[in-house]
Amino acid sequence: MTATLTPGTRSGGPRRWPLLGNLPAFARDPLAFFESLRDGYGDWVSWALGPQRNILVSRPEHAGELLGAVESTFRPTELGWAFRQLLGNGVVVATGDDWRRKRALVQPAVRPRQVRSYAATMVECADALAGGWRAGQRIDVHREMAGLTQRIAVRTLFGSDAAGREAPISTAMATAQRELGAEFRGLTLFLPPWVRTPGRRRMREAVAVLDREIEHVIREHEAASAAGAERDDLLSRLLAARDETGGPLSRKELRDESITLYIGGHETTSTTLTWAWQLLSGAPAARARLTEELDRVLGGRLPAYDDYARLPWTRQVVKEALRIYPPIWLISAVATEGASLGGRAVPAGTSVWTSPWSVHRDARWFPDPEAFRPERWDADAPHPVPEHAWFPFGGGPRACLGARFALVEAALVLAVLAQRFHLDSGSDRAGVFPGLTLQPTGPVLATLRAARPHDGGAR
Ligand code: HEM
Repeated sequence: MTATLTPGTRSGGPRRWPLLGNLPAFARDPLAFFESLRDGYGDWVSWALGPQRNILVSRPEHAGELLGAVESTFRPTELGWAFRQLLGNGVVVATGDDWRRKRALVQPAVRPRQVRSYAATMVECADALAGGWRAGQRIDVHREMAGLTQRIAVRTLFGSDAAGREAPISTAMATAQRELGAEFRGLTLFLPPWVRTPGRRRMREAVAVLDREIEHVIREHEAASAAGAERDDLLSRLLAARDETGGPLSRKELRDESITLYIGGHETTSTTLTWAWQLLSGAPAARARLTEELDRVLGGRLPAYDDYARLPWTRQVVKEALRIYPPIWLISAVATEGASLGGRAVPAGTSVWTSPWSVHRDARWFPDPEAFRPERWDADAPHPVPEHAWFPFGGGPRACLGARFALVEAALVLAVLAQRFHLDSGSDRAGVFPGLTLQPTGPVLATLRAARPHDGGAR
């Protein structure tokens, strides 16, 4: 392209292409683009995506203020065709009063007290996975973690007796999630709903399977509930939920929220685990401290929910993995009339973006930011982390509903597997691909080594 670049706005920013703005650099490598904006132009940068005016904020307090103002002076960024097709009008897609009602109905199902009852399923699934592993075996860590979190998602959502429906549900969810990611990063995001593409056809087919399967599971749950059976899966809690007028979620709403919880929780948690294993593989001292903690606290038994509080180092490993590889690497919201941020007015219609990736990798808040150091999170660490500098779960009124669920799942899965195996990636390191979540660019290969060399991974 030979078109002349025009300077950024008066508040400073990168030069823009006519019509495209900064789309080429953003599309090529959004992670590097955000870091270059922060390093080259400061904490408040104007840039453009085609005709759309954007601001990137990189200070933790601005990120916190932005997230806190969503649903008041900012509104959530509109999600495209694929999101609405798959998630319907579930809590991630809904806005305003509709969102408030749904959030209030879904929240009780993922409270810490409820997460306690899902912990046994998490541990059981991880234990079954470890039972099939052998020392010396070569595995694709990402694939293993995706399979494991899929099983956990289906069983915690629909109950252990839904295991028979796991295959069609998981396959359709995986297809839908892939197409969602492709639409999110591709030009299809800007296509009107009536345009048909092969990806959209695959999405429609996957959604049809999900609608059929979930309808069946909901009917089974309704029948069990009518017969007075007590169940403690997520869907049963959603079925029992009542809004302030005493009304339940409709069948369509139950379908939307079930898919939302699955999509919101599965890939985010599986990639967190994948990255945690890769980081641990390159950090023998952190790994040794993990093995020591697990041996001391668990003494070879399986963990339970209450152990989550007793395993601070395991929790810090998860927290540090989420810092270096935040699965949701980008959050944005659109200014409504009268919006301001950091004391500056933001014109209505402007999209304000913040990136957990670039804030988490900023040396001002995290010295030597690319180093994996779970000890940063020690209570007496020398560099306290500023508020909002770590925000993998977003913040404010639309903060992640499943944060507790995800943190407990990641820690318990690590605790079960790391007691028995060390996942040795050698010198291989997967690169990052910023899709819908922060994915590895390819397989993450590792050789299984017994955590205690004399027992071959047995428990
Ligand atoms: C490590 C795992 C996870 C990460 C990093 C993560 C991250 C996030 C983030 C950043 C948001 C806010 C997005 C925004 O403001 O635009 C969010 C929202 C949400 N997450 Fe998670 N999430 C994780 C796991 C889960 C799990 C396990 C569930 C369900 C069990 C879940 C359910 C949701 C829901 C329902 C919302 C929408 C909340 C609303 O809009 O009111 N997430 N998540």
